[in-house]
Amino acid sequence: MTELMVQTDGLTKRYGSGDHRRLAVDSVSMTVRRGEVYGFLGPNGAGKTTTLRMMLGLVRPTAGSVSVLGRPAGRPEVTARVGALVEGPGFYPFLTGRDNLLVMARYRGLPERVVDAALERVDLADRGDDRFKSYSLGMKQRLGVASALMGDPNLIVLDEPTNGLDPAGMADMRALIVALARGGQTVLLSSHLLAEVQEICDRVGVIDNGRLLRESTVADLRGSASLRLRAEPVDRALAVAMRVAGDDGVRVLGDELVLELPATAAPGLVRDLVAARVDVHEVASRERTLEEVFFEMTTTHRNDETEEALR
Ligand SMILES: Nc1ncnc2c1ncn2[C@@H]1O[C@H](COP(=O)(O)OP(=O)(O)OP(=O)(O)O)[C@@H](O)[C@H]1O
Repeated sequence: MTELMVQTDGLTKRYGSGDHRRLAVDSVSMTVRRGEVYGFLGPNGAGKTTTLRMMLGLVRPTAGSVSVLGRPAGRPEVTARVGALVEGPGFYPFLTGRDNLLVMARYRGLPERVVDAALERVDLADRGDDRFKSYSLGMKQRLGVASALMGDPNLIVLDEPTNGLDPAGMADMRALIVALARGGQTVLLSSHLLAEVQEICDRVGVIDNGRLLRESTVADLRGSASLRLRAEPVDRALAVAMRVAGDDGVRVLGDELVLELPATAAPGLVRDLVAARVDVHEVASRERTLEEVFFEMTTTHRNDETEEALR
């Protein structure tokens, strides 16, 4: 089986027409590898759901391509091996959890025995005969995941699986996702919860305004410690920082400059700043959380005007 479970190339989706055209996904090229938990991370409206729907063959791309399990997305032979929970499945409120899954299993041509295995997997076996409408939000969400797990798919796609869950429900869902990956399944999940992604994902893709800003391992994304600098005048400090760290190695974050440099680079940097008659107020080395990285990325993205003003 292919090592690349998902591969998109220049994937683009434009909704609407005329003045109402909206570029929801803009030339996204990303890959999900076999056996990993891939976190698709982005704020509301970033384009996550649209991208996932294109991967599932539910939305037709405007441009670019997407292959899943080595085949074009949406082919029946692919769909049969992909389990998905995207924007909550429609369950019948008056049917039991088990009967809801039975309806889905029959529709998908799966044997009835997959239902109990899936209920077992999400820890709902003892509540399977209760009506869906009596379930708590966490149980409803778990039933949704159970529906995605039926038939042991190779790839499981979960759109914001912890949305609306309380902390205990979130922890249960995270444990379940990790267990799935340990069992050899590949999980692609979207989330805007950075701490969650940091905890359970092997690799992440960060999307904002329809564009994939970065794709890497969580460790690489957080990077080795960066240097944070507060110095004046800012324009001169920025010029020195860019000379030392490279044009792409410096970002403006509020009144700080963030340099992609290890702590060992601090003395040299300070010497250069002083030589350029820059007053150094603070230099600090720190490992960043994914949340900070994400915030920096998205604000840097939007802060082009700030950077422009500093040039
Ligand atoms: N069917 C549609 N018709 C028109 N615009 C759409 C449609 N679906 C999504 N959009 C727009 O495309 C953009 C991306 O939406 P999308 O739902 O993919 O983002 P998201 O990252 O999943 O956000 P959220 O976390 O809020 O679900 C948004 O601006 C949204 O309003």
